[in-house]
Amino acid sequence: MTDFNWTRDQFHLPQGMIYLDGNSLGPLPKMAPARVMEMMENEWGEQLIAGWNASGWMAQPTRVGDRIARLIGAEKGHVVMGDTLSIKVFQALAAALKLNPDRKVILSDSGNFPSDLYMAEGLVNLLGNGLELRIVAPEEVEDAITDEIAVTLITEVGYTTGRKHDMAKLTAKAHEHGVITVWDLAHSAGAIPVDLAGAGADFAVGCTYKYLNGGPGAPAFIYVAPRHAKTAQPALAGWLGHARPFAFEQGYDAGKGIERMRVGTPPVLHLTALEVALDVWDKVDMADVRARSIALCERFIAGVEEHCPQLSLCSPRDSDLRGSQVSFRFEHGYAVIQALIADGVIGDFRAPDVMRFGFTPLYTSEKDVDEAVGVLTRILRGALWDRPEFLERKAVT
Ligand SMILES: Cc1ncc(COP(=O)(O)O)c(C=O)c1O
Ligand SMILES: Nc1c(O)cccc1C(=O)C[C@H](N)C(=O)O
Repeated sequence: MTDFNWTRDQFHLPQGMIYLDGNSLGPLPKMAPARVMEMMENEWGEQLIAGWNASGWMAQPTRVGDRIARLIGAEKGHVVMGDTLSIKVFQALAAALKLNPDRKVILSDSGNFPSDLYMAEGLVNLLGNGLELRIVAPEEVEDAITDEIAVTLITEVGYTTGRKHDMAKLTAKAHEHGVITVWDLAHSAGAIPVDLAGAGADFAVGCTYKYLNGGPGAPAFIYVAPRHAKTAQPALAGWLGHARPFAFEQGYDAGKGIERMRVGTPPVLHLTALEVALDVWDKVDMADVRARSIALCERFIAGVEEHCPQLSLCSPRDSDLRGSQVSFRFEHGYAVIQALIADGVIGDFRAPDVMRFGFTPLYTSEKDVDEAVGVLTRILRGALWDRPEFLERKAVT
């Protein structure tokens, strides 16, 4: 049984702040500064170049990948860290297309994060040759999987509404039709139980700065199913994905298994911070996280619907169909979110009118939920959001 009092105590949560934005950026693990400082002083500082071997920096991307594998139901040895999620989307998609060379359609949905769609669009333009990106509504994905599709590029939990696709069902249908699947787990990893191996997913990618609490800019991960490990071509063929990087050969020879999805030098400082966050995750059971996440989300929905009739729920009401966030639509949502932030309740806004709140059981309590509902109610009843400083748009929302 996960001890959520213990997990909460592992994070630095600023005084007076109720943080409901862990779906965008998770908080700082308390042990991270000391560990990163120790790494800098004792490893980087004292060992310099020897640190690649002596401190195991070179093996860090697969070592950390294995720790993440448990949280996403992946087989050991099939997840590697590196680059940003957008880059990993490109890499997975390119590799998946190569496995289905006679087909010309990438299928995605309009609920997907723009960067995924842009990456697919970029690849379509680059490869040409009649390749097409087809975007359907999220609820139409299942019917749109046909023998025509080469690859599905689906984000399991949508970033605006938190709507959750049925990974096992869609993957099974994809395989019936000879389609390769790429799953984006940005809003799934650490948010809901994921079973990549059980679902038979082909490729998966995700980030580590949201629910996994790796810090701003923490590296992404990529998963390649064991059955594709020897055949998947990385497309972004960097030297550290080569079978013999230190032979400095002129031609590319893809590395063994998941190693080939490495590109260049790993972000050691950031992987070190992420490892501290994973020390907390090592003591967490995803089934407990899911149960508590559902309870927190339902408590928030009930409170908001009782006290804030101006807002309309745009996340699925059925928790089976939802990730670990709750979104409401409101015409003046942007200003309301700014007023909430000014009052210490941190949510975020997604255009055109979505107010988004992430629920992260590792450090969010029932008391936080009730207090957030109270502040929101006060802001809406008094129209306290209707002030120039809350209406003015900021660069990052
Ligand atoms: C679903 C999804 N895909 C891709 C990205 C882009 O990730 P990154 O900025 O790390 O490349 C994000 C978030 O930014 C996301 O939520
Ligand atoms: N990655 C982000 C960033 O660098 C700045 C601000 C926000 C983000 C995000 O992660 C956005 C996020 N993917 C979303 O779901 O909206």
